[in-house]
Amino acid sequence: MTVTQADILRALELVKLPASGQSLTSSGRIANILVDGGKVIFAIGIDATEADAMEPVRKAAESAVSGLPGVTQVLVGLTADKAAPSAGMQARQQAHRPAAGPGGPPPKAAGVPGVKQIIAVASGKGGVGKSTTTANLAVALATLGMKVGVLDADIYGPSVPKIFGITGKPKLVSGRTLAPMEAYGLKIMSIGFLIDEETPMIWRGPMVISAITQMLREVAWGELDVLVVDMPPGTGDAQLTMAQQTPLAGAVIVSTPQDLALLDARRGVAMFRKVEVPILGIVENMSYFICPECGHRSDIFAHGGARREAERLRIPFLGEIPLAMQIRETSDSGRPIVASDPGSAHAKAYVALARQVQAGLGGTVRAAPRIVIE
Ligand SMILES: Nc1ncnc2c1ncn2[C@@H]1O[C@H](COP(=O)(O)OP(=O)(O)OP(=O)(O)O)[C@@H](O)[C@H]1O
Repeated sequence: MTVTQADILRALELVKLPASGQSLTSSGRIANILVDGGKVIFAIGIDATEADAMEPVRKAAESAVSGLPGVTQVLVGLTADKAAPSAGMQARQQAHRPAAGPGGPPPKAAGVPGVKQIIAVASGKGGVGKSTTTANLAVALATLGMKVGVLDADIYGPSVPKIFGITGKPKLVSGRTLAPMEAYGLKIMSIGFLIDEETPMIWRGPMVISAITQMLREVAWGELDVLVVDMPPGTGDAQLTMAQQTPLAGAVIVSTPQDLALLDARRGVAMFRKVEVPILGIVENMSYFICPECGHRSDIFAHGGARREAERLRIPFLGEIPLAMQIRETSDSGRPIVASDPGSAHAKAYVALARQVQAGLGGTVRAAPRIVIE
């Protein structure tokens, strides 16, 4: 027996909105119902500010539809797509205010118990080495004596499990709470464990809020000094909402030296400023090439662009990471270089980056100056 859209809407009549008591069906918030055999996927439209309040509604909708005959799997996402214009509007209003530094107003989203600070590693576009930087930065922070977790929130290409060589899935510890996976002394959770590989790309954006909320609140992180979040690349609505909904202490922007990547990095900086998340700084990845044979250094791209960009934007420059075969090989084979070859010059570059980030979190990096978003 195949479930129909009408069956689904009937089931959702029984789910009520907390504020108005109106049924979910009559609220007009249900969008894009997708039925694929026994699999049902749909979204509930919300304003970004309602994410926490609407999470119980999302769960109730999921369980109401799972009870229908013929349904084998239900995936419900909260989508802030409708809320994006208001987030943008708010951003425009804030654009002329001084951006918040580490001493500025606390982020709006609620903190995660046991987790002292959450930082985002972001990039204006894909493929610049954001996940490799996240992984090595996280291991490097741990070598500085911090208790570190990694949350892979890259909905479009979750690669953290691969970089850490993690196989298998996290186990439930109680109720809906998952135990994080562990590698190299870090606690690790990936959106790849929650979102089915078959989930169409178009669906992943709308699932961001519920997935990030789940990964922050329903994972037994324990006590952490810092949780490093590998953000989805780009500066679209999904990224903006995530930056707004995650209680971030700061953001690290990864860029390559090319002009185009720098332009994207600038957008990344502007996005975090819009939501008043302090920028810890920019890292230039694949900055120069080190020949694996002779160790000769070549500046294949006009290197140094990110440093100049950081100066221009008046944010800290966190350092240069070379384009090196060993970084790629270790990252692609599940042994980040800081863990597998800690004495190497490349590992030392990541440790230097980690020191800068740690200093930034400690409040020694000066507050970002007043900037006007173009
Ligand atoms: N400094 C580096 N030197 C050599 N190779 C690197 C370096 N940084 C990243 N890479 C390689 O570049 C590729 C892309 O890196 P990574 O997956 O970290 O990028 P990303 O920005 O997270 O990509 P996406 O946004 O698509 O997830 C990988 O094969 C990785 O091993």
